[in-house]
Amino acid sequence: MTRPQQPKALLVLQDGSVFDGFALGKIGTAGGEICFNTGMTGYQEIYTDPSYYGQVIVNTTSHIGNYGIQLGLEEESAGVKIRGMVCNFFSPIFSRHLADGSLQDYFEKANIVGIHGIDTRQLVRHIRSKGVMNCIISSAVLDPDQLLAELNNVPDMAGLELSSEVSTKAIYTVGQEDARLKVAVLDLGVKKSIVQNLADRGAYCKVFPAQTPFAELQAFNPDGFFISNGPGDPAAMPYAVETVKQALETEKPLFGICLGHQILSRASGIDTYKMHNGHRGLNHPVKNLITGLCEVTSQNHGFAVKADEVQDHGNVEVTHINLNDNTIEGIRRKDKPAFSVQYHPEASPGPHDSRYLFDDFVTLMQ
Ligand SMILES: NC(=O)CC[C@H](N)C(=O)O
Repeated sequence: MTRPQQPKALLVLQDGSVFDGFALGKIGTAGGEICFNTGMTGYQEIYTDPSYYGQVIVNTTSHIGNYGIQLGLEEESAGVKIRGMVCNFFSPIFSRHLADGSLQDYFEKANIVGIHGIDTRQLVRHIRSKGVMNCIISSAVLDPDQLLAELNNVPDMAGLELSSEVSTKAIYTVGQEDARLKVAVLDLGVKKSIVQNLADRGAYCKVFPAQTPFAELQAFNPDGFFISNGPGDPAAMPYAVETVKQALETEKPLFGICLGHQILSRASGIDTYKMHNGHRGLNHPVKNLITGLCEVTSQNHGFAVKADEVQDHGNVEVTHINLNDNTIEGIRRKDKPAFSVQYHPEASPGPHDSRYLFDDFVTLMQ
């Protein structure tokens, strides 16, 4: 297919590799950690997932934008959270009767810079062998040397605390006030669908800003604590580790997803590390070691918990492992009603194999 005349753009990686393509979204420059997501659908949920804050997403699926955007329903938070987007074919036109508009307009309004016309297969093979790195995209500056110099200002993801930037500023509630269960949600960058999954199971959720002192969560007198997903490095979040430690003391059920899983691990004395490349996509096979069953899971993480430290830990049991690379996908405390998973049981986007974990949390609270 011939492309219409369109502005050029450049993608420059930290190792000096240069890819040229065409502009999408806003004309400008944006830098962040380059991550690839292999999901074939659900782009809007991905762009609005606060866990992607500070990252440039490469969508490996062949067409992006073709089904437009939907306001509200397909947004996992209020607005776009990614720093930039890279894809192969970007469709300026969309076809879906429920769509509210085009992805191009959505990105322009959100000031998101992107690039398309990229051989994403070549790009992903490159990042996969070299490891995760920063990048810069520009449709305003087309000089690779200048962009490489500007790339030095993009912070390294390791050591970054980002939850405070995406967490709610004010406490809010979801669900019925007279519901049979109350859950205190620590918002480290929570996705809407996670809170909705809890509310759908009869929980009245009170969502607290990331740095809320534990006493405020406790004053709600919840039946359980939920520690959310979110962006950044769990090693840079001692405040959240402290909150989880105090929550564990209450002996009330606690459930963590993704960043919440990493924080529960750290609160249990298990270290986290930055992976060579993260897991981001909708088809990651995970084995539940308790039931022996396999789940196809939705994932988005660049850090993980140290397997040897979990295995040597007397009070922590591995409940789930990744069948591709044997990394830890879930743990539970033997001495407390607390468990967590590295992947995303709410999916959104993704398969619903793992939603039983929300039921397990509810059962534990009852
Ligand atoms: N989805 C998440 O919660 C991501 C957790 C963490 N920021 C990571 O990249 O590993």
